[in-house]
Amino acid sequence: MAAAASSSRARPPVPATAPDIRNSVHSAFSQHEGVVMTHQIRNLERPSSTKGRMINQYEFVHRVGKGQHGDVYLARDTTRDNMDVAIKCVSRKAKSDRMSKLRKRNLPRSSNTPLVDQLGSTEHKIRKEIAIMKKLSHPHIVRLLEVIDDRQNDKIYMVMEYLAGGEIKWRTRSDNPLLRVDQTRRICRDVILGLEYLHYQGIIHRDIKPANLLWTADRRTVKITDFGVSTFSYAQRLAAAGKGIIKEDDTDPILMDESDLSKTAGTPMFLAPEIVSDVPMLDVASSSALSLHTPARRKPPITKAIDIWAFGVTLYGLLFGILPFNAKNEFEIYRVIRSQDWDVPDTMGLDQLPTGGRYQRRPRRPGDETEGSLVIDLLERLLEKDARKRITLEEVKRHPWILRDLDSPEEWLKETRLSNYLSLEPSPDETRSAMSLVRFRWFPTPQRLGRGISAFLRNVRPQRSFRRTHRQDDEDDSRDVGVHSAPNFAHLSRQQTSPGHAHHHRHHHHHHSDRHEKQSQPYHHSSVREKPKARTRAELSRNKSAGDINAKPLPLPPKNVEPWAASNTGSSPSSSSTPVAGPSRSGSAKPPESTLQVPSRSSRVGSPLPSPVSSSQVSTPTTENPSQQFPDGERPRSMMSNWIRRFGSTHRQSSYNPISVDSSASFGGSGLGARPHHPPATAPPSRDSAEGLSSHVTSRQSSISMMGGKLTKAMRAASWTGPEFAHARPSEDLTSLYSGERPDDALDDDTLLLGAGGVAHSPVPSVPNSALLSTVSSANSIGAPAGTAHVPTMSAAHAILARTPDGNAETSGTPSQQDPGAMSQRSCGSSPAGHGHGAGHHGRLRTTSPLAKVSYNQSELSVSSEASCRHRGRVYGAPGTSC
Ligand SMILES: Nc1ncnc2c1ncn2[C@@H]1O[C@H](COP(=O)(O)OP(=O)(O)OP(=O)(O)O)[C@@H](O)[C@H]1O
Repeated sequence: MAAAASSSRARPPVPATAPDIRNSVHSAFSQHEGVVMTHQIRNLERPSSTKGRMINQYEFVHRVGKGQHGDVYLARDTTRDNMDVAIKCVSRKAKSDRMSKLRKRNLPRSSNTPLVDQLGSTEHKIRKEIAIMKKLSHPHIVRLLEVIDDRQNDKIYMVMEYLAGGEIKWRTRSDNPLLRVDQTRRICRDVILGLEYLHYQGIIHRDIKPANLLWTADRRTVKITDFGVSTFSYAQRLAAAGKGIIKEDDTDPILMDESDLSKTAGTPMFLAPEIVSDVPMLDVASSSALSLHTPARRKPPITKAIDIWAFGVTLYGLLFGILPFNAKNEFEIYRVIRSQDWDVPDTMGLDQLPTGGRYQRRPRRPGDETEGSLVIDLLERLLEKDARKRITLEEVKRHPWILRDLDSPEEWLKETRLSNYLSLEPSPDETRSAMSLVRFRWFPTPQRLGRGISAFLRNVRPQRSFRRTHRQDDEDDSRDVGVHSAPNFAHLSRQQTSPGHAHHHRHHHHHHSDRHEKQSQPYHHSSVREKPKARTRAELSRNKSAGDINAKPLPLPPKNVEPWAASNTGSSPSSSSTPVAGPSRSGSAKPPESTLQVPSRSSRVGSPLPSPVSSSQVSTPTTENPSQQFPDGERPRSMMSNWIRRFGSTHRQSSYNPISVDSSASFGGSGLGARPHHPPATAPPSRDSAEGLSSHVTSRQSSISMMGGKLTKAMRAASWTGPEFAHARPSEDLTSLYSGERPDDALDDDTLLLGAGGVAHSPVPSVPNSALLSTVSSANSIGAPAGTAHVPTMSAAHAILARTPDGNAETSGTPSQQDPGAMSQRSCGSSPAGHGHGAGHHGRLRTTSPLAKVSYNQSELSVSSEASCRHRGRVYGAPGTSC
């Protein structure tokens, strides 16, 4: 172990010089091109195998993964030197939509009907994902390049940059870490930069976890992917960016649809305590399986801090190969997350550096910090149960562990300033210029006749409207009729942000993070709590047993424990991490053993529990007029309602036809509402809001919208920045765990590990040392270098490994082989055989509601597993599924 530690220390520091952003991925695909919106498929051919299938200019190669709503394929863009792209094919209508369609069929629509109801949940989700991804252009975010959305096709195709390195593999099948500590740190730096950008854009990712972090082919760069459950908040965008920087696409109706705010989504193991605060607690300690304790307190606001928590869980996972909170069922995990503390193994990383234990002695002087003391300090601040006290990204970025091996941290901080990326963003004009200008098309085939007429009625007017507003495009327009239109590069002029502008960004960014100033303290003022004695291996083993709730049921947390509310004790931020549940030992600085969660390596055990979701837990929005709840007469409106009110009914109608043309195109370049908009031919009937209220009383996901929009800008901004919690409104109780999408689904064990993934089924190479040289992005990281990504039986990573002198050494020996003692530690509470395997197989299944089971049957599962294995092992075959 000592040898491993010293070899790590001997590693040279990483130069701070970040690659020139302008020469990286974003110039490879011209960052300011914007996302191409294509509304026509020219040549959808369906040969029997995937290979050779073409959609427009894209030639499919093979499937790389299977998501909840569709498959992801590697394809080549034949118009760009066969550049690799990933194409996600999503059906507009999933099976799960049928029930909700039946439920909603007879409901009249109104301006209050959430878009999710109008579109169907699957289509709504995909459109939201697209709307969010369209806003994003950053070296550490997977880029959306084109959306092919032909109304006459039942699938929508999202063309993205291809990340040939695949998901981050972070644990072996025996739950040991796969990455060295310094490799983990580099991944973290990338994720922090990506998250920082997301939050600035007003987007909460909501599903940060290793499975959603993809490597580029050269494994130099990690990018955040999967925005399927992400949330955009206009108010939060305002708070982060400032009024002057709000862009037109920030008001895209699908982004502004507030029905999403009432959902809680993500992966159970990674959910923050504030998300699961209102999940009824299952009283397992008293063996009364149906005894539920519903927390009385109001649910705290869901803010960007949930991403920071999830990042903490991810960091823990990468370091230790296990997750910090474990339980045998979904309810239990929420209780554990809310109320129990965590502990750490003796060693971390593939290189088995000593952690020093969770409660080690605080370093006396700056410079005395060890790798272990630093990372535990960071983990404590990330896994702070009180969201208001949780470390901010700004602080994470400056944390000494994050900066540890950089030779010039200040330079790195300077080069990775948010403003550097913002200056490269496409302007709204540029984005519009890149849109497809297909106005009208005619398919004379009998099968398509009806659909063609319908598509015409839907599409022609808005697109004409769009055309009229773009003088520059008019010339091309005539040529583009009926064909896919590529971006018009000629008039894509980069909109450089002026220095003053950039300063403005920074100014707002810093000052809206009002928590930052308070919490921003030198490292040595905080955190690694001084404990009288380091925890011994024997104690840790005992705690492991204690942490394994299968072996020993843990006591229920005290009834009124609300970790996020336990903050006003005058203690330091770090002290809030003190275990909050279980018996306390007065006079002992050591935390109560029974409260420590030494993560079990086995959690996929136990049997499914019946879902306790009952009607009593489903919020029933009041049917009274929402305005009556605001005696001052100024009824707070939802962003959607405000927008509707402001821009009039013609624009409201446009939101009913978001498919027909890109929304930003619908609203033109001269400001919202600046020109008339043609209503779609199929404008839905309207109804008044009271009617809407009464007809949606059982749908929590609809409830906030139905409540007449009680989320004011100020309130939502408050939920973003934290301290103004006093403004929290009663309807926050509606921030629900229950999406209501699959109410009939029962729970099962797999739900617990959904998305944890990251299991290596075959030897996975470590990141090459050379990759450590890069912390921001790499040149040409869109797609894989020819010859590496498409080797059918050998991944690009393996190819790199073959060239990496120490690669085999790193991966051939597992920690267990190197240190049997450590292995015995790790295997304590270890899963039965197949646990890791199973988790890996199910890793890509994800629930959009923690209490909703992922709906799958055995055959789907095997397809998923197969795809997943192929993706992981880079052994690709003809999947035989249709795209
Ligand atoms: N741009 C990409 N490059 C390479 N692989 C990708 C890319 N996007 C997704 N994948 C892989 O495809 C698989 C499915 O991805 P996808 O995002 O559809 O799954 P998901 O997280 O279940 O999403 P959703 O639930 O929204 O459908 C994953 O294994 C992922 O690693």
